[in-house]
Amino acid sequence: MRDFDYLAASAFTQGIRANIAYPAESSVWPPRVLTIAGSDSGGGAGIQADLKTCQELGVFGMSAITAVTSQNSRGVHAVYPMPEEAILSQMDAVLGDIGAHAAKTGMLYSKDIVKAVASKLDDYGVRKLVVDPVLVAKDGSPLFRRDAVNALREDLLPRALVVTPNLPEACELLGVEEGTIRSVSDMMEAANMLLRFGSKYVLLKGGHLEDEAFRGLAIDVLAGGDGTAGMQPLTLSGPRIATRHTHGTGCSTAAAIAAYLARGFEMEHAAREAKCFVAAAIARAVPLGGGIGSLWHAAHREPAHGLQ
Ligand SMILES: Nc1ncnc2c1ncn2[C@@H]1O[C@H](COP(=O)(O)OP(=O)(O)O)[C@@H](O)[C@H]1O
Ligand SMILES: Cc1ncc(COP(=O)(O)O)c(N)n1
Repeated sequence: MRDFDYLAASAFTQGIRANIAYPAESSVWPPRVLTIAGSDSGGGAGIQADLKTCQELGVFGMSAITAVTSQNSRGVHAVYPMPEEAILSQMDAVLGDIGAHAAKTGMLYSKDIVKAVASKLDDYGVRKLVVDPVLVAKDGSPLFRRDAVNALREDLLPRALVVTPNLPEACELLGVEEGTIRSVSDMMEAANMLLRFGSKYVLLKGGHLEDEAFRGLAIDVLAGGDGTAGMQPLTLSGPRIATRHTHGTGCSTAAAIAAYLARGFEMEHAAREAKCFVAAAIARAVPLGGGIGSLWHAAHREPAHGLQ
C-alpha cells in the first residue's frame, strides 16, 4: 500500500468524488463556519489555516479576528490584540446576517476577550462550537495572557460541543505541571478529567506525545458524548510523519472538525475525517522559511495521494 492510500477510503474524499448533493435551501447550503481566532501573518496557523481548511472541505469560511500576530516560521514577533468591541462587531456582522452552522475559536488572548466571545455566541445560540484552547505557538511563544485560562475553563468550555487541547494545553487547563501526560492511558484519564469543565466532548491531541509503546503513531483521544463521561474514550490513530514542519496542525484540526460538523457529520466521524485531512496536509507540509514550515492544505486532493 502506498503511503496515505488509506486516505482515499475516507468518506469525505468519496463524497467529493461523488459530488455530494447538498440541499438547495440557502439556509442549509453552503454550510458555513465562523472562525474566531488570531491572524498569523505567515499564513500557516490561525485564521489563515482555518479559512484554507474550510475552503478545502467544501464549506464557506468566515472570520472574526481577535488579534493580529506578526509571525513567521521562526516564531511570533508581536501580538496586537483587537479591542473587544471590534471582535463583537465582526461576530454581529456575520451571525446577524449570514449565519453559521458551526463556529470555531482559536487564539482568544485575554480573559475579557474570552468572556465577550462566549456571551456573544450565547446571544446567537451557536450550538456546534469547537473550542481550540490555543495557548502557545509551536516555537513556545505565548499567545495568551494568564488570566485567559480560568475564563476558558469557566466561560467557554461549558458552551463547547468539543474542546481540542494539545498535551501542554490540557496540562494548563487541568492545572498540572507540563509533561504530566506521558502515555496513551494518561491521555485517556486526562480527557475524562477535562470533560468535567462541561464540554460535551474532549479531543485530546497527541502530537506532542512521546510514548515509546506507540512510536511511529500519532494518537488522539476522543472522550465524551451522550452519557459516556467516565467511560473508556476512543483512540484515533494514524502514522506519525517524520517532519518538523507542523505549523498549523492544531488550528487545521479544529477547523476541519468544525467544517465537518457544519456539513452534518457526527462528532466521531468529524474527528476521524479531520485527522485524515490533517495527516495528508502534514505529509505534504511546505518547508517555507528557516524554522517550522506549514501544512499544505490542498494535499488531500493531490494525485500522489490517489485521491483524484
Ligand atoms: N508528525 C505528525 N504526524 C502525523 N500526525 C501528527 C503529527 N503531529 C501532529 N499530528 C496530528 O495533528 C493533530 C494536531 O496535533 P498536535 O500537534 O498535538 O496539536 P497542536 O498543533 O495544537 O500542538 C493531531 O491529530 C495529531 O495527532
Ligand atoms: C494566530 C495563531 N493562532 C494559533 C497558533 C497555534 O498554531 P498551531 O496550530 O501550530 O498550534 C498560532 N501559531 N498563531
